[in-house]
Amino acid sequence: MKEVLGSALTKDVHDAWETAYWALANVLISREAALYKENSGWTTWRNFIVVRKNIESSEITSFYLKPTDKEPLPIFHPGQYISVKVDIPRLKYLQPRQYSLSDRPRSEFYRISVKKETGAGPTSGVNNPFGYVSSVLHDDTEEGDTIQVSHPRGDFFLTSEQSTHPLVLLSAGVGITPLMSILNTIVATSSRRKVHFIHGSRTTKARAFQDHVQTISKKHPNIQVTLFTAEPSDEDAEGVTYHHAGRVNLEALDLEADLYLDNKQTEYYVCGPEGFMSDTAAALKARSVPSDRIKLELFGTGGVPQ
Ligand SMILES: NC(=O)C1=CN([C@@H]2O[C@H](COP(=O)(O)OP(=O)(O)OC[C@H]3O[C@@H](n4cnc5c(N)ncnc54)[C@H](OP(=O)(O)O)[C@@H]3O)[C@@H](O)[C@H]2O)C=CC1
Repeated sequence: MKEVLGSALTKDVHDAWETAYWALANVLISREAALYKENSGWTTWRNFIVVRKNIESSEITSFYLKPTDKEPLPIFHPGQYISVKVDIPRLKYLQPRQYSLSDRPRSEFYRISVKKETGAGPTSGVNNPFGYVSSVLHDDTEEGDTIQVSHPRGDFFLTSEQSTHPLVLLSAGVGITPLMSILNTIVATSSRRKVHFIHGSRTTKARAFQDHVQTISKKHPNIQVTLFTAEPSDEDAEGVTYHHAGRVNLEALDLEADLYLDNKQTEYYVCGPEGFMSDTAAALKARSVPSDRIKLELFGTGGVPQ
């Protein structure tokens, strides 16, 4: 300091600087300690093995990940995501990518379900970072491979696991993943709360977890499932493979029987393309649902106009 400030460094300036320095350092030290505690000591990257790769739809594949150290995994909040780093030697600099955990919390493995983006990745000849890691996971990552994983985080999660008020889970495309985690948690905890799982995809073949969610709704009278297919094919049958043709549209749904608007505690969780989230939030607000009961998954979107 003396070298830089010279005679401007009076005792008062020195003391003020020292006080400010330690105030800031203490803030950072306590935040680091809190993070360390929250993350059970797991603050950087941990090696995981891909123990299972499962094709869920024409676009989406699940990866089941187990830690190489075989230690039990911390329980995350359903709806949270992990960051994943895949070793790609031909890329000098690799950004980690975030993927929502798509199954309920378990201590033995995590599951992510990844959409393959077209026009990216090693086979496309395009070094576009968007979708590159997803393509590498689909095309180059096999069972037995090791990838690096961060501690789960994110503030889009089921905040009311013990509550009884209804939930409406609205998703489009691969935005289904965090809501799948929430739905599987509801089922695993034998919760009796009313849940409506509403999902839209471009085609039925592109939809992940179709049989799984339909089986859940058959077994659990408190859980209903409504599927929208934007472009039904000749193989589709209305009422069987989908319920409504077109994009997810709240106009097609009953205000009380489907959206539970008569209950002033109903919570709405929304995940999917940005336009889908902003349109759905606007449609709910137009039906007098206050913002604090509408949860949007905003990571990676840079924010959604509300
Ligand atoms: N945890 C997270 O935050 C996650 C976020 N996502 C987000 O979801 C995004 C897209 O997922 P992806 O599978 O590629 O989606 P798609 O582009 O395949 O779209 C899925 C469906 O949503 C429809 N859709 C698009 N906009 C609207 C709208 N305004 N209202 C109603 N329906 C709409 C599409 O219709 P059409 O074909 O006519 O456009 C299509 O039928 C990702 O880019 C990511 O931002 C996904 C996974 C996890």
